Amino acid sequence: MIEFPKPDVEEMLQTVSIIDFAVSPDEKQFIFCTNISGKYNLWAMDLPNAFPYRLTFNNQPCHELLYDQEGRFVIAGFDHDGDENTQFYALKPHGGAMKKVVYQENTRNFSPQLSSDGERLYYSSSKENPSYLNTYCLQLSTGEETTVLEGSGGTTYIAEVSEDETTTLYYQFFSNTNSRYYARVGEEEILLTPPTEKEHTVSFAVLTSPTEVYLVTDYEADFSYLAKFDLETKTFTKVKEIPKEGFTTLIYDKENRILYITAEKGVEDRLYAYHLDEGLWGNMVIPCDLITKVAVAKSGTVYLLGGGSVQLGNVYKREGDKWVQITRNKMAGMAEEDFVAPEVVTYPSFDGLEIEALFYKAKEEHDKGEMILWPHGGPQHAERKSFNAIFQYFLSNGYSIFAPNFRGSTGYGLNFTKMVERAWGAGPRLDNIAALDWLIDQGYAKKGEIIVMGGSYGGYMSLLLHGRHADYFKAVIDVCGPSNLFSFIHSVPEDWKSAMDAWVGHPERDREKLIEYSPSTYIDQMIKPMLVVQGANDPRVVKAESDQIVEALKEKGRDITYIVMEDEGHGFAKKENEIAVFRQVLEFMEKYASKTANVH
Ligand SMILES: CSCC[C@H](NC(C)=O)C(=O)N[C@@H](C)C(=O)N[C@@H](CO)C(=O)O
Repeated sequence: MIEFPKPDVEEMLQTVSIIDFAVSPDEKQFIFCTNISGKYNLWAMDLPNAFPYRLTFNNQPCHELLYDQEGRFVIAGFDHDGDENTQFYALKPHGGAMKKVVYQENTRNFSPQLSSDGERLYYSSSKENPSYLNTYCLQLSTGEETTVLEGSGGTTYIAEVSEDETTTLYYQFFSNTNSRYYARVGEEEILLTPPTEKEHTVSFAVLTSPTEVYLVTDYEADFSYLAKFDLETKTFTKVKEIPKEGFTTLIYDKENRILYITAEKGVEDRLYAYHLDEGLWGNMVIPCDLITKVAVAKSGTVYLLGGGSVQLGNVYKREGDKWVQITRNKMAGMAEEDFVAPEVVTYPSFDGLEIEALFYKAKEEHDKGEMILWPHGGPQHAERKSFNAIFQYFLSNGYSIFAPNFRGSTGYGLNFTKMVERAWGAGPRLDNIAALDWLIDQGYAKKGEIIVMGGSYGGYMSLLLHGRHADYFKAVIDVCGPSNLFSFIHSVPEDWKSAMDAWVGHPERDREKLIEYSPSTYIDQMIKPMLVVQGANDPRVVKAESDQIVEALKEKGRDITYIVMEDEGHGFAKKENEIAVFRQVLEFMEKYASKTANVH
């Protein structure tokens, strides 16, 4: 038998992602957004399992995707090179030129909803109300438009329009941990949770009859549960909660009156089915660790997009009690065993709070005894069991990775998530330091030999740890991290600004804290080699955040490398950029790779 060489680790970077999908009403076609060509586009397959054909050529990821109920056209949302100014286009399901249906430069458009006859498009937009958004009803054949909802007090998004278009569900977003859902029935506005001053979220709601709404909320609870609101009697009822699990989305099967409920349990997801008429609740075994999307076709057939830490994202169809894989996204030449699955570990933080983390240990044959601390982005987000090609690339090159879900992360209840608010550089920083001390105590890392790397809030945390605890590290990598919380607060998208006080802090009232929590306060102590990566079009953490820290460190004569990606936003949407940058990151790390690193 021929002996083949081991796969080149560079191949790890070539993995393909599927980030969204939709199934036609007759289930004969399936459209999905993938970077199979290196850049994201929409592709389609005629089911079952035919050869994929390409529908778009704009090389942009799709942010919204919905079929007209009769399958005559598709509505898709695209921005340009990461600017997050999403515009809506209509496409014929089998390809051809796209038609702009909602297009105004420098505006942000959200949440498109088609009327059941496919004649009208409802959507929320920043165009006349950049802070709070308005919602419009656009007549697709004539272009005539009416304003149906004027946002005020909090960013206001449409969520659903009833079949007869007399009832609208919409929500007001005040912060990631404070939101409300309303139903507008005729002229009446109905709040779907009992009135209270206490902050809570309502993250999802669906109309299951003209008078019945099911919702996901953590009203008077730590973890989100399923509740029901009766629009006639105005009664709110808790329906189902599961200890230590937070429900996330609801997908309604109208044909069979079943609600599918996705839930997060720490670093994994769960899926449940709730039969509304029988009151039956069932756990559905899923073929993956994490669910990206669940969709139900008109017939009631369930489709799921999901993946795991050693499993690329794929779409599955429910047949009987089995999941049948309908895409074959795989890493040619590699098996699951070639990848590293993380261990889920917990460690006590400075104040005794238990922190969960994903610990990716480089395989013995690769291990160089190097350790990367990876604080995740968000910060109200979490490091979970998703496939991460970059992690696998570093692991194959001998670097272990420790990714803690510090306080402020999602998946551990509302109170835990709130712990980062107005405290960006307080508890979460010390949770990261406790992670390092734990690794050092266990013999996995050596003080002064650790690399810290992160993106977004993870980039911010890398900068802050560098400034305040440089003695732990030998090199620092910051990908689009805010460097100064004052300038960050003023430069985020307009529709985020009303949430900045609750989320980050107030520039005057919290002045002292914001100085303490800003990495730019600690320039003098940032003495280790640093690599900064930034997308030129990033609207969340604008380029000036990276420019200013790079300039200040250059002035001090520090060892700093700066990479700007001209055609990217907040992260990477283009494979060639991602590969080029992470090759450079590896080169940078190899330059500082220590001969003295602790091999356990
Ligand atoms: C507070 S305004 C909206 C914040 C936004 N929330 C939603 C629902 O989109 C949010 O949390 N975004 C983060 C994922 C994010 O982009 N964070 C950036 C900015 O800090 C990051 O650097 O991590």
